[in-house]
Amino acid sequence: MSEAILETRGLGRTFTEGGRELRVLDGVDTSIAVGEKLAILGRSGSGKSTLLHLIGGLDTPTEGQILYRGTSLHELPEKEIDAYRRTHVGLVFQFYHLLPELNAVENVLIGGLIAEDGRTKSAIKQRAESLLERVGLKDRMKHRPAKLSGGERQRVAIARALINEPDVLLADEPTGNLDADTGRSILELFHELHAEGQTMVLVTHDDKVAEAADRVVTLVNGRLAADLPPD
Ligand SMILES: Nc1ncnc2c1ncn2[C@@H]1O[C@H](COP(=O)(O)OP(=O)(O)OP(=O)(O)O)[C@@H](O)[C@H]1O
Repeated sequence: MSEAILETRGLGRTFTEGGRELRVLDGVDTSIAVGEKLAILGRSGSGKSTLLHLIGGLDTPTEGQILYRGTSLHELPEKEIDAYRRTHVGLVFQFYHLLPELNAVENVLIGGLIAEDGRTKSAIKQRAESLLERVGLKDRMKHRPAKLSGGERQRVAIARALINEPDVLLADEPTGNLDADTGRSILELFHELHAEGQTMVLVTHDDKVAEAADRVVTLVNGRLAADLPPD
């Protein structure tokens, strides 16, 4: 197995609501290797999104650690956690989360602009356009989300997630809002990106998404119950 890009050690997340504690994750240990396509399965409410948000730096664990290239993420200064969130991981959500007032290319390039990594706006725009071409949207670059189908919106969201060449692409139920055929085409796109070397973590309760992964882990009672070997 090649080097781990991300690891979780004893990762826990407890929510407190109305004076009651809900322990959603309780000692999650896993590691994601460079180039790997990991699927995290689990029933509704098992904590999949919570785990992905933690790995993506959108939330803070109540216990344990997330190691990015061996460094404990939440021991870094907030500024570096921000940089991690903006550039080292790319996030794709079930409901796309595109900005409605921006067209496709603007939605993609905005993530490049906030990275503030020294690239010129025209270089970022060029990359945004080539990513949209890559995901099959060459003729839809100037369309706003309202003028795009669900599958097209998800392609824009995937292009946006890739604008800063993230080490890891994190997707939360990426086909959950799509019909079966469109979902398949999005899975095919993930498959191609993975074949091109993209490391990715897909969270899903859809077995079809999991089937195409290198490795499948299942969240049960706040823990990763099993590491299932690929077929
Ligand atoms: N911010 C929060 N405050 C309180 N409880 C929360 C919060 N976020 C999530 N939860 C609870 O944590 C549990 C796990 O939620 P999570 O969204 O991670 O599950 P999931 O496996 O992704 O579910 P689904 O497949 O339905 O999206 C749920 O019981 C949820 O209500």
